[in-house]
Amino acid sequence: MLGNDAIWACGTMSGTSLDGVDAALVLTNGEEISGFGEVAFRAYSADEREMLRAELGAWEASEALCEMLETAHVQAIHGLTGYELIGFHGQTLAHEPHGRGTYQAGDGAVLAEVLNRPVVWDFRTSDVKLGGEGAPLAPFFHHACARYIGAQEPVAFLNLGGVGNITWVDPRLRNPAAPGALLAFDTGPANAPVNDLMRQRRAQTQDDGGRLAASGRVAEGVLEAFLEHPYFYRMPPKSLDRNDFTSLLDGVADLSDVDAAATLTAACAASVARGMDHCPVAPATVFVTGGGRHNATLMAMLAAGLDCPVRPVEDVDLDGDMLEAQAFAYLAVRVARGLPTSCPATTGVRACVGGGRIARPTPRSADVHLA
Ligand SMILES: Nc1ncnc2c1ncn2[C@@H]1O[C@H](COP(=O)(O)OP(=O)(O)OP(=O)(O)O)[C@@H](O)[C@H]1O
Ligand SMILES: CC(=O)N[C@H]1[C@@H]2OC[C@@H](O2)[C@@H](O)[C@@H]1O[C@H](C)C(=O)O
Repeated sequence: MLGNDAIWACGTMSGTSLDGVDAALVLTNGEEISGFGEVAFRAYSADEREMLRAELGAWEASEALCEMLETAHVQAIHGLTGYELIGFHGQTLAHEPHGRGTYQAGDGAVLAEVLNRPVVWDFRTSDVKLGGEGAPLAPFFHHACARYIGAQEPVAFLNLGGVGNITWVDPRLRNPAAPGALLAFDTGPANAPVNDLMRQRRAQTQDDGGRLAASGRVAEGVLEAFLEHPYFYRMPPKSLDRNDFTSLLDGVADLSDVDAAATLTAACAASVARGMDHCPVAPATVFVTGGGRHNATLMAMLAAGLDCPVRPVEDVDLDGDMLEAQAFAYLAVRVARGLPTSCPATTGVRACVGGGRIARPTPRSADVHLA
């Protein structure tokens, strides 16, 4: 087990939007963040993205997909130097915490061998086994971020990837597992429906800048029907699978491209606004991270729909493209130190749990010291 000193750890994330692998270094002892380091991004090719898409929902990835994922991760991490430990999230293919469980494809033991470093992986399974949602897991890291930026009152971190998730943090409580320090949950679909629309109708991967949505009209009836989904009546903690809201796309089938884009974008903003009702007190600021913060139409809808300031995390010198990868670097150090990575307020797990398995590389002959 590690001591109390901060070490450099490398975290990786391959998220629900299927755009590529993020990798980032964090200097931490698993409690405080001491600094952020190098970052890297390795995009998936169109063929690789199709391979991933074809196996969404699978409970066991094909060998070809695992190999592709592991290779892409090695390539993402390859240029980074000076780290001692890796946090490997893998690619979520299926997530049914109250059914069959949760599955992230990719084998940490392979990365450990190839990169010759210990790898913490399979972060979500033990949380689910103890009755938790297995997601979101970034909240303990968000708590450390709130303290790192010197927040003195409750704030929230809103991650807008394929799916949206929010963490409400009270940084005055030093222990993230203390009752009242955190509340976290997935807010609803974020960019995934707009991406799917753009792919189907325009052969594009995203609504760049939110420009298409900006010129459309929101179909209020579709929005109201969307907000009737039982997910919004569930109390947090709660989590989603990427494809839990596929009926949303059916709802906009008869709309023009611009109106459909506007309506799907508004659905993301409205689901966040619904989620804010669960916060114990209104946060002083909602800091937005993830690709959705690049969508000006979505950011404007959030600013109009929430009762508190909405700012990108760059305003407090954090990197909104890398926060999730950094989270898994931070969580890896927590696992290596035997600290919990989730608690009842973040995933609904019955007790604090340290998720994650550790794969160690086989000692190389040069590392073996003969007596
Ligand atoms: N310039 C942009 N304009 C509009 N949308 C953008 C822009 N850049 C990124 N996005 C959106 O953000 C998405 C990527 O976000 P991000 O990388 O945070 O997702 P992810 O980490 O894969 O997902 P998750 O957090 O759900 O696992 C893109 O697929 C796109 O929808
Ligand atoms: C099961 C799974 O992989 N969930 C992801 C997904 O992407 C966003 C949202 O849904 C969040 O719950 C989670 O990722 C982030 C990194 C988390 O665990 O905090």
